[in-house]
Amino acid sequence: MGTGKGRRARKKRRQRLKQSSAGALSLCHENQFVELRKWLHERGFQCNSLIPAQFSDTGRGLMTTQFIQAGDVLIALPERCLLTTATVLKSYLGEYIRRWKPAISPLLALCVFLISERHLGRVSQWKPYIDILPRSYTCPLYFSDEVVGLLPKILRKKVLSQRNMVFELHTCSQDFFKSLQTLFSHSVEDIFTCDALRWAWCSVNSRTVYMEHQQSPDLSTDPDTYAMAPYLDLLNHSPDVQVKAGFNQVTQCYEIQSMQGCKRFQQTFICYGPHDSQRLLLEYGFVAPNNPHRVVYVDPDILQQYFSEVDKQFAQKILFLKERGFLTNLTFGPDGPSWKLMTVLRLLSLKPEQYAFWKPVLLGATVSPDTEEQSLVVAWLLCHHFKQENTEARDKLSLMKFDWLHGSG
Ligand SMILES: C[S@@+](CC[C@H](N)C(=O)[O-])C[C@H]1O[C@@H](n2cnc3c(N)ncnc32)[C@H](O)[C@@H]1O
Repeated sequence: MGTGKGRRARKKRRQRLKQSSAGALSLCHENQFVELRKWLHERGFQCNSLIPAQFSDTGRGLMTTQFIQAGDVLIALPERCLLTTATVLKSYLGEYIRRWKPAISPLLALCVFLISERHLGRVSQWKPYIDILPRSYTCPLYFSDEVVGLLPKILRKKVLSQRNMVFELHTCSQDFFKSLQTLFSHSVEDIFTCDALRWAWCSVNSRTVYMEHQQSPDLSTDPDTYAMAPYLDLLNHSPDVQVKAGFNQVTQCYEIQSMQGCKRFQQTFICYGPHDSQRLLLEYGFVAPNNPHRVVYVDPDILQQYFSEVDKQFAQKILFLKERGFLTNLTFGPDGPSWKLMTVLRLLSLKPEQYAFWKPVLLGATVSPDTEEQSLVVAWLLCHHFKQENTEARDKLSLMKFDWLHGSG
């Protein structure tokens, strides 16, 4: 048996890391990660138990090189490695931000810094980090109109409003961008483009960790809770892992502690929150298989087609439900229709003479076998409708994908 110290043992270990049991390919030796780790090391970060790797199912992430016990700190990133609004205010942008009235938001400050550092390229002090940020994102902000048109109505509305928000932010920030012109030899119009802001916004939105900061008088009163955490932000999401995360005032590090532990040569995950699939797609650009929080949202507008023709009280019932907050978040989950959805369907199934039951139904009363049956039938029809809508959208997407791949799209 070898001692594990010879050349052969080292070669074997490298091979094992390159092609781990999880089917992952180590990215440790890629130049951009060598540079990033060197840069982080200079700032006091040491982490040998997690290395960057490419996974067949989730893409780039972090893999363990040793067994992690439950309760172990997975990663501890010193404050000097974090990119927060304090970093931005201390930088060459600080005096421009302080001078600007009305004060810009913490989010815009981070976005401007990212865009500016990306533009600085080789002379950027944050180059090793900027280099590992994705060049574009799979979030719906990057979807074409055609693809957005295939999304379920509720999600489509959210995507369009997100798009609008980023567009508005870009439009409203034009004068501030112009105020930065003296910092650049290129025109700021060509640097702070809408596309650049979309990239920076997605970088902040999908990669920051939650960290409360003292509100700066130089920024607007929007919550300042973002921290970009290089390397740590390579951790992918899994809905079933439990971690404790936060800034440790004693060690002055942002730490993630594993609650369940992790085997050697496995991908390490964290949980971004109990998000349903729409939220994951909207904010992070992916959906997790077997997500226990997955739901299908029911747009209340659709209910009309299952009731209104026969029910003269339909509009009144809808108003009654709306006023009591029963028309938001109607969902089908892994276990079927939610209690709220069934309550709505029950109420809409009541006959005109059952007016006295409107309030008891909202409190959970079942009225008659007929009402129960009618509401279950509608639930089934709704389910069928969503399945069909989903299949049609997927078929159209497959066709579009085929066209793109074969150059006719
Ligand atoms: C904080 S980053 C994690 C690292 C990222 N994979 C990378 O290559 O830089 C968040 C992004 O990772 C991807 N991601 C995270 N968890 C995932 C998962 N379970 N499956 C697929 N992609 C995931 C999504 O693109 C998400 O926006």
